[in-house]
Amino acid sequence: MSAKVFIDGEVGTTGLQIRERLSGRSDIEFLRLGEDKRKDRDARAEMLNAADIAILCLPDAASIEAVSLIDNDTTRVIDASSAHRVADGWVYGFAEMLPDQRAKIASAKRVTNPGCYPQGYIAMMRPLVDAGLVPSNFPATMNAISGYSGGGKGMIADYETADQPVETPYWPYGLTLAHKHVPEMETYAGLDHAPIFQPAVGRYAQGMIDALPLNLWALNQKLTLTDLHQCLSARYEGETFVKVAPMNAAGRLEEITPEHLNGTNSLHIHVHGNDETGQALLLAVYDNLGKGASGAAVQNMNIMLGLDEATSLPVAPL
Ligand SMILES: NC(=O)C1=CN([C@@H]2O[C@H](COP(=O)(O)OP(=O)(O)OC[C@H]3O[C@@H](n4cnc5c(N)ncnc54)[C@H](OP(=O)(O)O)[C@@H]3O)[C@@H](O)[C@H]2O)C=CC1
Ligand SMILES: CC(=O)N[C@@H](CCC(=O)OP(=O)(O)O)C(=O)O
Repeated sequence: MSAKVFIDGEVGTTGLQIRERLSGRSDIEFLRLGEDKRKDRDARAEMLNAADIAILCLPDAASIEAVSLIDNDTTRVIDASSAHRVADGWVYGFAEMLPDQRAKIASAKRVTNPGCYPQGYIAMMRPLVDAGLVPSNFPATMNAISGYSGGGKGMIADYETADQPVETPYWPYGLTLAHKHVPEMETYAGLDHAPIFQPAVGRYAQGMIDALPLNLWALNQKLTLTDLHQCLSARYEGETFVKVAPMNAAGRLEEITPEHLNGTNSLHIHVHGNDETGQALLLAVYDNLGKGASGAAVQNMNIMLGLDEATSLPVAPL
């Protein structure tokens, strides 16, 4: 029997990409609203309650409203917005985060898809904290760059179709250090304090890099880049989508570009730095619309339906 799936916000950036990934799937029956009804509260309520899985690709307020419209015990939700990332009763939809995370997603009624930037940060930091290599009181920082599709339809228009399209090639933002992703970064990395997080948007459509510097000299134990690499490699051994590149600084630099994994659901971690100065730089490369949004939502949906999690999701070679 096919699963009934309703994408609320289907014609937005994330919704469209989910549709694209799921097109041709015979195990899914899409519940859909026409253009005239897609923002109609009653019509949405009907679809939300008829669905086995509702995927919310909406602004936060509309996501909160959508959840409130569900009055049955059977509809399961995947929320792509940031409305429920650290909310009680919601499972964080980052399957690779912990060994038991998939099982939690598989049985969850409410799954919150991770934010695009936090996935790379958590993927790099959480294993180091869990292994005791980085202490939980570490003062972490992260810089990142995203393509402008990260800002949805509005930002895409700013760069592509506005009367005066944005021409700035690199635009740092989040300068009050209170980006909406900070709470989930703090919560799921296993650290006691919020990281300093400074994102930037680049004048290209899609793809991202998270850059996490670590002053190893400031730690109580002497760590090398190899220690970090071994810890991360062991953590993600056997994973399909999250992989750690071999340590080979000179040979793999062409892979550290934000667009390198576009169109895939892969997230690749690179370990760089300088053992002599005791400084490491961890980098995560992925597609903000892939593992950062729509791909992660499809992966979560597959897990919730008891299917192979990689169904419909391209994997990049490493
Ligand atoms: N883009 C990205 O890289 C990522 C986005 N997200 C999150 O996913 C969510 C969707 O983002 P994104 O796809 O980029 O945003 P878009 O702005 O591209 O799409 C949002 C869609 O929701 C529709 N919408 C707004 N209000 C309502 C409503 N009340 N009822 C029904 N539909 C409504 C919009 O309609 P209309 O077309 O009329 O504007 C639009 O089609 C956001 O919460 C975002 O933060 C998460 C991770 C990454
Ligand atoms: C370039 C850009 O503007 N990116 C968005 C993040 C997109 C995203 O991840 O949205 P969620 O918060 O729903 O996860 C931003 O910084 O707000």
